[in-house]
Amino acid sequence: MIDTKEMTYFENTLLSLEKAYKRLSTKLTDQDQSFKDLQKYIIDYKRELDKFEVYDYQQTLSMIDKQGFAQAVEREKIKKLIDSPYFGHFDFVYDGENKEDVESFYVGRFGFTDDDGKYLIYDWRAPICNMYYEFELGEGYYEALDRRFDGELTAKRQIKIEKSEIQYVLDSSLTIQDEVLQQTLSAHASEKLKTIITSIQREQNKIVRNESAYNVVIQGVAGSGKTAVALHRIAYYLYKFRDTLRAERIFILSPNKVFGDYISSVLPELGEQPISSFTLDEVTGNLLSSAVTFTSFEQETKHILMNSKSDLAKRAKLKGDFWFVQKLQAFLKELDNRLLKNESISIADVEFTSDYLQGRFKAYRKEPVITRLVLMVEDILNVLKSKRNGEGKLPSKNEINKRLKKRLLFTTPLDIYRSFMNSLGEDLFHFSKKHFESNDVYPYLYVQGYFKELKTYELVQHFVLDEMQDYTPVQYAVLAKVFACKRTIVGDFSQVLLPYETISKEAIETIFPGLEYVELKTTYRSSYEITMYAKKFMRRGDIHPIARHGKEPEEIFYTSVKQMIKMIHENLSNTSKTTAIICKTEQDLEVIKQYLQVPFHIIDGKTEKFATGVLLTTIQYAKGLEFDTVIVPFVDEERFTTEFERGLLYIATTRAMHELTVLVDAQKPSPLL
Ligand SMILES: Nc1ncnc2c1ncn2[C@@H]1O[C@H](COP(=O)(O)OP(=O)(O)OP(=O)(O)O)[C@@H](O)[C@H]1O
Repeated sequence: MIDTKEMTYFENTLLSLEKAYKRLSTKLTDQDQSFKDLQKYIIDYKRELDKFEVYDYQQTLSMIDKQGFAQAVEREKIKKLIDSPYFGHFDFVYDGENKEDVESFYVGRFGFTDDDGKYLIYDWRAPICNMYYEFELGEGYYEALDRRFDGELTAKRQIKIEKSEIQYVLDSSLTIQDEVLQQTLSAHASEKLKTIITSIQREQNKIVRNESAYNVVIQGVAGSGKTAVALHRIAYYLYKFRDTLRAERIFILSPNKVFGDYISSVLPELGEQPISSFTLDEVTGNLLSSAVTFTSFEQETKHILMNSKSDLAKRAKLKGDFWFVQKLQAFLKELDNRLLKNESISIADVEFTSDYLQGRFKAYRKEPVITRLVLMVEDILNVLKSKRNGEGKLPSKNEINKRLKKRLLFTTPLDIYRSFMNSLGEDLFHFSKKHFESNDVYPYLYVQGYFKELKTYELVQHFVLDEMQDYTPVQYAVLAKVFACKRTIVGDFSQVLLPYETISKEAIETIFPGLEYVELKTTYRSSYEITMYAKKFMRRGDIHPIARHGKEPEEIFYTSVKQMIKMIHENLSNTSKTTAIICKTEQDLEVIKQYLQVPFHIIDGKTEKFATGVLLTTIQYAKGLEFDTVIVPFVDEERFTTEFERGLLYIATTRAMHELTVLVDAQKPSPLL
């Protein structure tokens, strides 16, 4: 039974929303007509109008167009609010006021005020709404306009409204846990990651609203909402800093295209502009000169996953180690002492001693080598000017620069990189026909940044990186230079895709000094049973399940590939939901693909859109995604034995929301089970 006060508020809000919708629609129709009339007028009187008049009219057209666009966006938001105006309600009494002066606040996807300017709905990101996510009944406070407002929360309710009808109102004396969360989590997998504003949990809310940290690193177990939190944090920032932050200046680095598509609708759902996401290979293509080519990071990862003992895997492992970037940094630091040869130069009859030149070269050590030379040219010219008292012709900047360059021990970043690799004493650098292996690209770019400028993404205001555990320290060292802005970095050290340690907490803290490191330990994706099963594959840390119960995961034994394929089909016939068959490698995928007799989609490097239904994929591409049901085939001794392979099983099994089947080779079962 919904109380009358709640019902009256709802009806009044709905009326106000509908009124606002009608008003905006009328305005838009009128504007549309004015636009067309003016356009027609310009065409009809083209010959009589002078160019200034045409210019003025065009300006007016563009203004009407812009206003129309803003109003159409506003109307779209109101339409969404009419469907579901708010999801939360709380009552608050400010300290020093009487209980009768209690004020009610309604929390919704967007804010809305009535004709008198009264807030009927508060945007979930408004400062006051922090209390909805943060506090239980009792004392509470919020901060706004640099002030803190204390008081008491006397009521808190969760309200579900769909298609302009109240479904239920729940008094919650606890946090926003329970019912709403349970309901949300029991839903089926969808093609896109959904917003979680109705049930953001306290520890997630803290990250979303954290404004102080320049670099935030979120380490969260599988399914803890890291990606969702990172995107809601962006939505929060776009709201809070709307005068200075622009959606097109936010950069998301995502593991692959399909993941980018999967997360693409969260921000538009929250009323913000979509944000493009890019893969590391796209960034590399932009940073590296077009005169060279490179093996993509994605291809190399695929190769290493299939051949973890290959020489290429060994080279990549070495360069993925924190030790490697430290060694490279030390090499470059030491190179500063010898890169400029110890020779004096005589320019326009003035002698510049080796000590002087070395001193200047080192004074500018924070700059790339090429910039240092430019600055030294200025110094040299100043000395020449003072010594020559303005008499005689001075050499040009270009000439002096050339003479300095001739004294460099290495004249290209490639020579420096080659020399560094030689110093390691092994055959670790494979560069032929101007082609880099992926494992050399970022070390090389690091050296390039030392020698000459690196391209930077100066316009980017906020950098978001997902799946942090898949990038190496040297990649981070370059990305830190290239994206010198606020950063939100999320991932899970237990979900490493490569068969060696890439980034560690220690390394990331060294590369991004002063970062704020937060951990999320509760998983929301998988049922209690699946989480408890997947826990045994976790390589470090702990994972807390949510109390949503479901079917026990099944380990089914097969004696032949034929039988295994039959089992897959049996599983598929039992479900109409989104089911992913997640293979370890592409070779396994190819085997299953041959025999699969139901319609299915493949998710691989070429996939641009995430689909539902039966999906066939590999662990590499299933990362970050979720499915109602997961089938993990070929779980045998050959494929899943090492600690690294344990981690792969953790990634695969934690993709499942409701059901999980692990197909085990009866003759040689994986010892990890
Ligand atoms: N507070 C919440 N309320 C409702 N659903 C939530 C909440 N937090 C997370 N979820 C849901 O949990 C699922 C996992 O979220 P998400 O993909 O962001 O997790 P993740 O930590 O990035 O996972 P992984 O590392 O395994 O890829 C999603 O379906 C998301 O909507």
